[in-house]
Amino acid sequence: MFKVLVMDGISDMGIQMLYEAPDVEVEKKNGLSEDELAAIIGEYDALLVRSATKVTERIMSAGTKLKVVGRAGVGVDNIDLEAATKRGIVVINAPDGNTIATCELTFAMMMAIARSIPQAYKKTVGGEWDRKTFVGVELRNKVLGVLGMGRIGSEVAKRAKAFGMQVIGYDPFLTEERAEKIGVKLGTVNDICAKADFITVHTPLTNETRHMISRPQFETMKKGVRIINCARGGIIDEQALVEAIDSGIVAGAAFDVFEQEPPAPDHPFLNHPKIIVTPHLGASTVEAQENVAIDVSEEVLHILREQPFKNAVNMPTVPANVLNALQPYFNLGEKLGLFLGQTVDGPVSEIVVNYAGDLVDVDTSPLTRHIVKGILSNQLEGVNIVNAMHLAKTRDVKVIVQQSSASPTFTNLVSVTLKTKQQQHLLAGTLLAGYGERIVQIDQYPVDIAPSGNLLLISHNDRPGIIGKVGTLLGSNDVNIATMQVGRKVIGGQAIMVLTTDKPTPKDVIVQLSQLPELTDVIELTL
Ligand SMILES: NC(=O)C1=CN([C@@H]2O[C@H](COP(=O)(O)OP(=O)(O)OC[C@H]3O[C@@H](n4cnc5c(N)ncnc54)[C@H](O)[C@@H]3O)[C@@H](O)[C@H]2O)C=CC1
Ligand SMILES: O=C(O)CCC(=O)C(=O)O
Repeated sequence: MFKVLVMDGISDMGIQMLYEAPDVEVEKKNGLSEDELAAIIGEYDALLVRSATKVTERIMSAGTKLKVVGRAGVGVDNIDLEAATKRGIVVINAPDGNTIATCELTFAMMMAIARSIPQAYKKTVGGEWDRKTFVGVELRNKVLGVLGMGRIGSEVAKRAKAFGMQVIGYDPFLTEERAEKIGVKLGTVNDICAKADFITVHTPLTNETRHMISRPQFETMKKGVRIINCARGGIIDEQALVEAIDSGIVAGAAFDVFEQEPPAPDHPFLNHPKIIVTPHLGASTVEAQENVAIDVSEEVLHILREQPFKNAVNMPTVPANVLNALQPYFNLGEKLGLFLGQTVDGPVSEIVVNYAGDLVDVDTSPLTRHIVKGILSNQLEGVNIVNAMHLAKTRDVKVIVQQSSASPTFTNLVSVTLKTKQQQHLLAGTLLAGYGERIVQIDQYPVDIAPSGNLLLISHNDRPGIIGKVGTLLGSNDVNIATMQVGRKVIGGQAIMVLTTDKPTPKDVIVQLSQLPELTDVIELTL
């Protein structure tokens, strides 16, 4: 039974599928301190949060059973991704569910500052009938600058067009073609500052975007510009904004997010007549909360049940067509890794993976993760496909991926060479139609082995009678041989024997085998 902890008031409707899952037990809690969460997180397999709960390094390390942290929303800045990756914890988000809600709040904010609605409301309910102070501006024919043209920025741009605005978009990933399709002009931050009547930001908060709008940008802005931030506090320099309003450059600002949330009671925005604020409500609609909770619950179930998943934030996204093409190879890749990892003693220094045949047409990096996971699992605990590449890097294991256009014998071929300071082994495997996964080469020897169960890998000199001696020794110790493969390059030269046995070979029998004079090496493998 998997235990899932749901925090931050995530929609009950949205997590219905978790309540209904027979293999899941759900607990809901709100407002736990870091100490309180750290004290209980060790019991749970999955943690679901919005933005209030900070999933810190401490929480991750206390979460000894934690397999997944689900963020019911877009931004994952409240989750320590590096700490998660190190521990092999998958972090997922729900990137699509709150796009419209946040876009609509942005528009509501834009219209509210264009017409000073909150300020006018406050006076009116206070008993004043002030029709002179609140003369607003129209949106029509105004220029809107959008910084960050992803999901939300693009939706804002679409709506702005419907209001008769001209839109200039800035985003390093926005191409001319896409800009044209959405009907926006491509511009730089400088263009936007110089031309825009309204500026809205829709980027994540990163080192690059922190204070991307600050004093130098305000100084070049058109007088009377209005600023909206429904993305993340810190993208716009709060102090510089207040100065720009007070000096008459900026006519008004609307903020849903703050550098520190909640803001301190004396925060300069809170009593400023030209700044309106909301308490991070971008995603707070019934629909968005249901959408993000559904999306994240679905993914959490996939991860707990070890089924394919998307939207992992600490792993590269794999498009569905690539995942479908690679899925059948994942087990083979892991088995090749497991096999090879058991053939060496010292620390692994290099892994060279070569993909041939059908596999050259796809991005094979997810398959490489499975191979590396298999190799490292022999030496390290807790390796999974999330942390495999990270663990390889932190242990100075070089992973080299190559492609050969064709395999002379097989339609697809995965060859892996594993190197330590002293040893080097090669293993190749394929997926054969009708036969499934096969190991087809060990070092220089062609073989045909199903990669599963208990195996004995024996190196020996090719002499008459050796197979009989090995068979007799195993038989007399009640180890039944299921299959046997012998590989050699030349008669009488070095050869290998691969046996599959119905049960593991006892240690003392391995010792007796190693003492047979014709055998040069005996390795027991479990796949
Ligand atoms: N107020 C709220 O409740 C909500 C806030 N958000 C915030 O809105 C942000 C945007 O959300 P989405 O549009 O869904 O994300 P997205 O990932 O679709 O779009 C973000 C865009 O920002 C662009 N970008 C990144 N660095 C940039 C830079 N230096 N300059 C210009 N553009 C840059 C990216 O290329 C991308 O196109 C999120 O990162 C999140 O922080 C999201 C949902 C709700
Ligand atoms: O969960 C929330 O309300 C915050 C939404 C948000 O900021 C996000 O999805 O990035």
